[in-house]
Amino acid sequence: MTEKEKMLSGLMYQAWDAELLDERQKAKELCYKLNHLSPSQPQVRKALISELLGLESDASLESPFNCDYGYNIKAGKGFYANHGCTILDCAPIHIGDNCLLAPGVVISTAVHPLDPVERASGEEFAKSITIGNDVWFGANVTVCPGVTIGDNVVVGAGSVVNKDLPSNTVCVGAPAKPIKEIAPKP
Ligand SMILES: CC(=O)SCCNC(=O)CCNC(=O)[C@H](O)C(C)(C)COP(=O)(O)OP(=O)(O)OC[C@H]1O[C@@H](n2cnc3c(N)ncnc32)[C@H](O)[C@@H]1OP(=O)(O)O
Repeated sequence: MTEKEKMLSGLMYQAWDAELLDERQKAKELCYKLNHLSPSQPQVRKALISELLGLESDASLESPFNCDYGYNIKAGKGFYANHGCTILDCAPIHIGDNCLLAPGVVISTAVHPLDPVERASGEEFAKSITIGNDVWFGANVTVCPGVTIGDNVVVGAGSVVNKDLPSNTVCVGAPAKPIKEIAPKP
């Protein structure tokens, strides 16, 4: 098994592996180009976003936007990320349709070992994240590895999502918890 295959399978892998370093370098080059584009170049932006995500996409990513690989961000229609979002996509991140990220949102699949010797060795692993349709993250929300968020969920500004969140809810806090229900989409 290659280090990439281990990473995508949720197994411990070596992050400084040459193939992974090369792929991160390519994603960083694309993010750099995206982050230095003039707002008057929407067609170039659209092409760069599709190249970064590895598929034809209608996603809008405001600058600065940063991610590790790009191809693991599997966003549905109408995905919008406001300024300053970071997505550490070492494992797949499934995002439904019509999801909005406010400025400063961090979504991270990456996990480092708690043991300091193991951590310093470069070994790490990643847990996939699933986000439903019609989800809105307020400013500076952090989504931790491995969580599943249902459909039609609003997460309040500054919240930390470290456990699954149910559909049709407003959730706030660190850790984020449901505080009220929202009517399901008709
Ligand atoms: C693409 C873009 O998104 S750009 C726009 C960026 N905008 C933002 O980031 C704004 C995000 N909005 C919020 O965080 C809002 O507070 C919302 C959406 C969660 C408010 O939801 P509402 O259902 O209107 O909640 P409401 O204001 O009635 O508050 C309900 C309770 O939750 C608390 N609360 C609301 N937001 C938060 C929060 N972010 N963190 C902690 N507690 C919160 C309130 O203090 C209140 O508590 P109380 O009952 O003890 O007084």
